[in-house]
Amino acid sequence: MSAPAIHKGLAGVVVDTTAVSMVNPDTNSLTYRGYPVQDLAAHCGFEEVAYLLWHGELPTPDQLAEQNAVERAHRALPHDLVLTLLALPESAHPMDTLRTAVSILGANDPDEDDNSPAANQAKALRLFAALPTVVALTQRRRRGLLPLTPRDDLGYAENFLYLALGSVPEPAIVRAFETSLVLYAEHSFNASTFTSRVVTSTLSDLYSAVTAAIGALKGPLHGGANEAVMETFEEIGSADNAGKWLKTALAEKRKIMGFGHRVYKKGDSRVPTMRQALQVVAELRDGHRLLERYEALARAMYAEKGLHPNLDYPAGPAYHLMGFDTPVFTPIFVAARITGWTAHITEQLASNSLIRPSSTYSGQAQRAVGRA
Ligand SMILES: CC(=O)SCCNC(=O)CCNC(=O)[C@H](O)C(C)(C)COP(=O)(O)OP(=O)(O)OC[C@H]1O[C@@H](n2cnc3c(N)ncnc32)[C@H](O)[C@@H]1OP(=O)(O)O
Ligand SMILES: O=C([O-])CC(=O)C(=O)O
Repeated sequence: MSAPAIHKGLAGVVVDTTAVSMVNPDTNSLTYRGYPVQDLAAHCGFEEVAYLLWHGELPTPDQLAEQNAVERAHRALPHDLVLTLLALPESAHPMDTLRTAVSILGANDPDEDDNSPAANQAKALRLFAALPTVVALTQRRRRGLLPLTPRDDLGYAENFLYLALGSVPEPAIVRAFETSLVLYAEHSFNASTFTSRVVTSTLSDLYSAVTAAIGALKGPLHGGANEAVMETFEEIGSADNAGKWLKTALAEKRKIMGFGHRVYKKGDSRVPTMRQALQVVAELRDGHRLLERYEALARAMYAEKGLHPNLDYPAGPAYHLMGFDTPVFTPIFVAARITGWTAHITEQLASNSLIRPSSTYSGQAQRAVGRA
C-alpha cells in the first residue's frame, strides 16, 4: 500500500466551501459577498462592510442605523474589565491584552454558550463595538495615559482614532484608516479564520473561537507581519541601505516580513489600494523618507527573490505615520478581522462537520513496555 500524500501546511487543500469571500490569485481579485474589495473601500464605510460580511447584503439606511445604534451603545467596557486589563504587566503585548479581554468578555456573557445564529450575531456586534476600546486602552497605556470614554457622536473609525490617539485626525487620515480596516476585514480560509472554524467545529463558543483566532493572527507569518515590517524599516535606517540590508538578511536565511503570500503569487490584490492610502498619509505626516525605504526594499526584494509585498507591507508604515505604536498594529488587524472571523463562525455552524484531519505516523514502531 502506498503512503498517503502529505499536504504540509494544508497548502492547496480545499477543505470546505465558503460564501463569505473569494480570493482569486489568477485575476488578482478579492470579493466580499461578490463585491470587489476595492469598490467597497472606495464607496462604503467599515460599518457597512461589517454588515455585508455578516448578512450577505449591503445594509439599507434603516438597517445601518439600527446596527450603528447597537454598536455605539456597546463601545464602553465594563469597569471591572478595564481594571483587570490595567492590572496586566505593562510589558504585556497588546495582542495578549486583547486576547485576555475577549476571554473575559466571554466568561461574563450569559449567552456565551448559545450558538443560535441570532445570539452569535449579537455577540459579534458587541465584540465589534468593544474591540477598538480595548486596542485604544493598550495604545494609551503605553504612553502612561488612562483610557478615554468612547464617543457615540462619532462613526466607528473616527471614534477608534479618537480613543487611541486622543483626537480625531483630518478626514483624509480617517479615510485611510477606514480603507485599511475594509482591506483587513476578510480573506477566506487564512490561518486565523481557519483556526476559528476549527474551534467552532467542536461546537465550542464564539468567544473561544475568537480568542484562538487572535492567537493565530499574532504570529509574524500572519498578522504579526505588519509590526515586523516597521521593525525592518527601523533596522534598514535609510533607503540607500535597503539593498545591502536585504542581501545580508537573505544570506542569514531570514524571512522578510511583509513579502510573499500563500495564495497570491503575483501580488496581493489589496496592496495597490493600501499603497495609495499610505501615500495620502505620508503626504500629510511628513512620511517621504519612510516611503523611500518602502520603495527601495520592495524593489530589492523583487530583484532578489521575485516576491511581491502583501497587505501588511503598506499597512504597517501607514499605522506608524498615523501615530500608532508598532505593537498596536496587529490589534488593529484583529478589530477589522473580527467581522470576517464571526461571519465564518456562523457559516461553519450552519453546515458543521468536526475538523479533524489525518496524519501519517512517523514515530517508533510498536513496542512492549517490558515490565512484568
Ligand atoms: C495578512 C497576512 O497574513 S499576509 C502574510 C504575512 N506574512 C508575512 O509577510 C511573513 C513573510 N512571508 C512568509 O513567510 C511567506 O511568504 C508566507 C508564510 C506568507 C507564505 O509562505 P508559503 O506559501 O508557505 O511560501 P513558502 O514559505 O513555501 O515560500 C516559497 C519560497 O519563497 C521564500 N519566501 C517566501 N516568502 C519569503 C519572505 N518573506 N522572505 C524570504 N523568503 C521568502 C521561501 O523561503 C521559499 O523559498 P525556498 O523555496 O528557497 O525554500
Ligand atoms: O490569506 C492569508 O493567508 C493571509 C492574509 O492575507 C489574510 O489573512 O489577510
